Amino acid sequence: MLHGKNLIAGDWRTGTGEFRAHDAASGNTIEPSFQEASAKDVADACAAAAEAQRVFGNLPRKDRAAFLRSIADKIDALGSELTERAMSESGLPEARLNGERGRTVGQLRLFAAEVENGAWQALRIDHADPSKTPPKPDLRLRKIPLGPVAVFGASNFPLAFSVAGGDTASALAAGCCVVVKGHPAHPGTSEMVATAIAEAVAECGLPAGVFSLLNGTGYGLGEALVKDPRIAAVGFTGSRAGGLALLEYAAARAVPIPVYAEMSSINPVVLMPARMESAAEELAKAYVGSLSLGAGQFCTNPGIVLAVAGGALERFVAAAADALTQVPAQTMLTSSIHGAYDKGVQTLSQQAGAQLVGEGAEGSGPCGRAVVYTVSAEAFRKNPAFEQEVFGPSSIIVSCASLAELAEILEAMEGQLTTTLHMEPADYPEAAKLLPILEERSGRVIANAWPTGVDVTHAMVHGGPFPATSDGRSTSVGTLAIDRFLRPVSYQDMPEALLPDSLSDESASVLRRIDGTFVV
Ligand SMILES: NC(=O)C1=CN([C@@H]2O[C@H](COP(=O)(O)OP(=O)(O)OC[C@H]3O[C@@H](n4cnc5c(N)ncnc54)[C@H](OP(=O)(O)O)[C@@H]3O)[C@@H](O)[C@H]2O)C=CC1
Ligand SMILES: O=C(O)CCC(=O)C(=O)O
Repeated sequence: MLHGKNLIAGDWRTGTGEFRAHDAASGNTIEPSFQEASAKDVADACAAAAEAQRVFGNLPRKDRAAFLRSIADKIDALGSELTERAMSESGLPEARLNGERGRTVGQLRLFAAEVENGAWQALRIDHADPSKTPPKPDLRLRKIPLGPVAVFGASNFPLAFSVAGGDTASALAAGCCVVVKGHPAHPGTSEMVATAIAEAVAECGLPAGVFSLLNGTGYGLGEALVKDPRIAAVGFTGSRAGGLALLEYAAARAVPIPVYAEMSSINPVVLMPARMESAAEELAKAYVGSLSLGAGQFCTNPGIVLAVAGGALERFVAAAADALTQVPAQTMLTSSIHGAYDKGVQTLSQQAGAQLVGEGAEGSGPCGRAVVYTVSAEAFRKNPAFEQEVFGPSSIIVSCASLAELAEILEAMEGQLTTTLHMEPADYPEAAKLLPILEERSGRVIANAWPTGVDVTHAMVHGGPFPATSDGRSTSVGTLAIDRFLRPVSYQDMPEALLPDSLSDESASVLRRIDGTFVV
């Protein structure tokens, strides 16, 4: 039974105003009404997080891992009610949401194992050498949690990038307390997941301030959260405008803090000539599948395809047009995201040189209609509008005169989450020339697959240079995401009795770098 309250350090509190969730497909409001968190709620949640931080940040690794596993178990135990609520609030289908739930709990359990492993502490010991001139001190380094983290739930992944999503899982794994600003499109889903986390906090005997959830519909709430002096870092997935606003709030603070914002990306896909010659039709079918997956509401959507003009590209375009006719209209996450999509497509259609390739079925209500345009490289280069992310099932095929022109386009592009090469061995010499550009432009370079779908593993990078993210040195998916919420501390000539256990000479269970050599 949902109650619509905000969770402030274990207390479910009534707020100041009310808002309601909408069923994404019908647009009708759904029960119950949700409370808008007040300025006092923000301050109290942050104060409780700061108070809990020292205890939580110094928890033995096995206890923090047990906490993450307990959250996963309790999300599993929410059963089909969680999926049903998320389906109504997001319009996403059951299979997708069940998959997303699996990803969410799998991610929490992966971070639990990572916490236990301990390698994330980046332990280093440089022993003293008094014979050196000047004498070399004893130095011991470990990474410690940054402090309480503000997490903004994303609209497009109501589970895996929301209340207990990747930002929360990695912040908790790092030992940071978390205050979530829930996305107003799915407050019921958020409340259910927050209940699971609060139960895990209680079951593990942790201070209640380890986790809070604040609901609201205005920018004031997010602004107050980012500006609260007790918040030490921010995790965000959403629009470029939203991410930039949070960066401004963070920079304007008396003590500026890092904001890890994942924002906009159009994920260029390069179709190399030999591969196109042998598989244009197959590639086109897979392309349309990827761009229309989940109504295109992925930041990894293949928004731009680049290829050399000619017969193979003509075959690709024809096959893409054909595949588009099979794409049903799909409910989008919110009416405003649907409105922004329609407006974006209209703007695209009006740009000089944009030619319609084909469209999917037209739906009624807030449905996204898949659409692909083609444009010459010359027209593309003249007009920055073609490079704007249109969030939804749309994409552009850029026809280039040569691979040299294609490379020039890539060189001029903004930072991306992903870049992709479709190729076969005959393409490798030319692909090798493009690779340095792709590495510079993106966080993940993909061979012979499509960018949608991000595996949650140790070697995943879901990041990239601005504007894909606000900090291209980081990833928001995979175990390396923990690093965003840690900072190194070095202890010089510290008596053994005062050193953290992990840095004593005897402690041997964790990978450490001792006098420059890696030792387990
Ligand atoms: N690239 C990507 O991965 C994604 C891109 N988008 C893009 O974002 C558009 C809107 O979708 P949405 O998911 O709501 O993303 P937004 O970026 O608009 O909002 C995400 C969260 O940030 C908050 N927020 C946004 N702007 C500010 C601000 N200036 N100050 C304080 N808080 C702020 C919102 O609060 P509140 O809603 O309460 O006002 C919400 O909680 C989409 O149409 C799409 O273009 C969306 C999802 C993913
Ligand atoms: O493709 C995915 O699995 C994740 C994409 C993502 O981060 C997003 O759409 O916001």
